[in-house]
Amino acid sequence: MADEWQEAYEFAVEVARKAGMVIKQEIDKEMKVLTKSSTVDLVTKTDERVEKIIIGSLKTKFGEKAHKFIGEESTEKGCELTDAPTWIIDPVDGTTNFVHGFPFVAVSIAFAVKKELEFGVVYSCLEDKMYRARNGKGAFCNDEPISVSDVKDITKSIIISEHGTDRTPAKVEKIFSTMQKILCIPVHGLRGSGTAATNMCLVATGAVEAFFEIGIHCWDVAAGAVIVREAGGIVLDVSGGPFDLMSRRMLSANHEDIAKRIIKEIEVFEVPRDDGVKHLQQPSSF
Ligand SMILES: O=P(O)(O)O[C@H]1[C@H](O)[C@@H](O)[C@H](O)[C@H](O)[C@@H]1O
Ligand SMILES: [Mg+2]
Repeated sequence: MADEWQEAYEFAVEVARKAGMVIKQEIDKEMKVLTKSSTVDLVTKTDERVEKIIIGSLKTKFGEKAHKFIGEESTEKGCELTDAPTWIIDPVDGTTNFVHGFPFVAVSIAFAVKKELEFGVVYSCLEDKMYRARNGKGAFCNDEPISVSDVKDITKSIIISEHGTDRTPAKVEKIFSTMQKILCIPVHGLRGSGTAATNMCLVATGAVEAFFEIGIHCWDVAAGAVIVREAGGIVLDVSGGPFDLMSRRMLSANHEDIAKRIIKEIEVFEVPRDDGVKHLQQPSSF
């Protein structure tokens, strides 16, 4: 079948919009904030509720058993990506922003078949920006085609990175040391929206040249990866090797020249993989 997943793609956009409406309604209300992996890894009832709405809608549309689901709030025992059609969902990417009213919060929905990402939808709901891309069909924001920046000179770039939610001093030191080295290349600036999904869309629109982070999860970057690639960019491991969705390491860039220069400065640290696989060698191609 030539266009087997088009209906699922269109439905994902609809569901992301519906989820974003719920987030917008909840953001000004009083909320109970709980924590997960660390005292700064926040979660609210809205994260759980929105994930239930998304997965419930997808199950109603496509059947209980036909598809598999990896969701930030419902995947307790690690993520298993099989050959089955699989939805990879972050109901509220930027939960810390959501809690504080910092205006970047995204719904991220990706779909993979035979372990390959087929499409991705990121709805930056407070900005009302619907980003979407499907393999071979281009990337769009609010139905307008988007493409990455053509800047190849790192000294004319803006780079995004994030601090994540692990405050182990040795890791924080590496994160800041990397940022300091990149800032002093020098680049025009360093930025961070607080949501990996939105950061990747900023690479895809050409607002920044690159975004990298160690410690993200598959649901943070799966949809953004399709959007960056379809906008003409590249998605790699932070070593320069191929991107591995389960590795919790990701670099997206407009161009190989920018990626190569950043990789020289990244101080890599170990994080447990999303799929629980141990000691996987990260290949380097640069
Ligand atoms: O947990 P949520 O879904 O809000 O997502 C994460 C962000 O996407 C990261 O870039 C960011 O660095 C944080 O780790 C943040 O937790
Ligand atoms: Mg997230």
